[in-house]
Amino acid sequence: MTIDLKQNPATNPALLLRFRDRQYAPDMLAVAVGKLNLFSWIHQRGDADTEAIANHFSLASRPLDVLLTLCRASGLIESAGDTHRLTDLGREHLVDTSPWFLGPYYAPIVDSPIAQGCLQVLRHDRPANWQASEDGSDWHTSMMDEDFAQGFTALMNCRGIAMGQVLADKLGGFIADCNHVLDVGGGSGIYSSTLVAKHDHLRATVLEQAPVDRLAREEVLRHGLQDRITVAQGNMFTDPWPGGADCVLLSNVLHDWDFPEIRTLIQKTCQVLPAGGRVIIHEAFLDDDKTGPLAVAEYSVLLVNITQGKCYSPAEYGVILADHGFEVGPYHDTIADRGFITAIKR
Ligand SMILES: C[S@@+](CC[C@H](N)C(=O)[O-])C[C@H]1O[C@@H](n2cnc3c(N)ncnc32)[C@H](O)[C@@H]1O
Repeated sequence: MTIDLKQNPATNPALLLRFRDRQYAPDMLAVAVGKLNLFSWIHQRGDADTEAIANHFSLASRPLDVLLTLCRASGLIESAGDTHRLTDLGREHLVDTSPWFLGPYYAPIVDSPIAQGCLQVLRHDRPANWQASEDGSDWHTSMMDEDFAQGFTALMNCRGIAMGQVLADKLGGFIADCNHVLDVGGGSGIYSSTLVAKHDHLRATVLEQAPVDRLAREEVLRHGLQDRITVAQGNMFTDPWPGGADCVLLSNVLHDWDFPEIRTLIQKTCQVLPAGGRVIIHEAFLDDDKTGPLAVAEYSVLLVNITQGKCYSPAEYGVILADHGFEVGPYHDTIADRGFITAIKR
């Protein structure tokens, strides 16, 4: 089937993506209530800072941040800096001495496989089985397996068509003077495809690891864009990036990683770009104060379980970009709880 990449859908698929993206969030909350009794503990103290929670419950900082963000976005806690206290909702319904305590309501899922994975990741920062491929490999390793990579690339490709079309529309002015986009960790290359389909002056290179690079080549061919998009095989962390680009696209890539890897990728972005070169970070962003959006806080629970990352805010990326000499632009929404930030190399 040929797809007209210039033709956007008339409807917004946000709800359909949310059903899937929130899959891990209820079980994470069940763990907080039924395994940790976190809310009763905070209530007894009046408030608690992040470090105290981490120490008392032996929780790792990346998943704890995701859990606290979920609680804040759900209206269960309020945070002043690093200090957290319960809201009325949290106090009335999640404290075990309250007449309206709803702990037993979550009991049926507190030992579900997903809840067990959440507890593992909270305690050890890595679940025992990342619920990726059946051999128990993590998602990152699974992506090097032919069958798993094919299925997951198809998943990302189908959501990327509408998202990529809206991204291409909204980026118009920002990429008007760019000639060549380097799409790092580009998956099927769908974002390169939607960008070049809507912007006649653009070319793109997709940088991907095996076997996804082959899938990307097939997909680019399917869209008939092989004269304008090339696919380079390489490891984005350890190999030099293809030169010649004046714009780097990091779409749904940084949120797979923790801060050290994000810094590495931003540093490599800086190295490959000329002065005036542009970078686009496209994914699901939290608000800068991490009070929402709820859909993104829920999605972050999925990411913390299956990848080495989580959802970040524009401010968190902004600090890293500024450290590497980029002038950082504002955040823009696209579609289905996703959006992008841009930056220009000084
Ligand atoms: C979540 S997907 C995003 C794909 C696409 N950019 C999108 O927005 O749908 C992350 C991609 O990063 C790729 N990736 C992960 N580690 C990589 C590495 N070390 N070198 C190159 N690509 C890598 C994966 O193969 C995967 O396709």
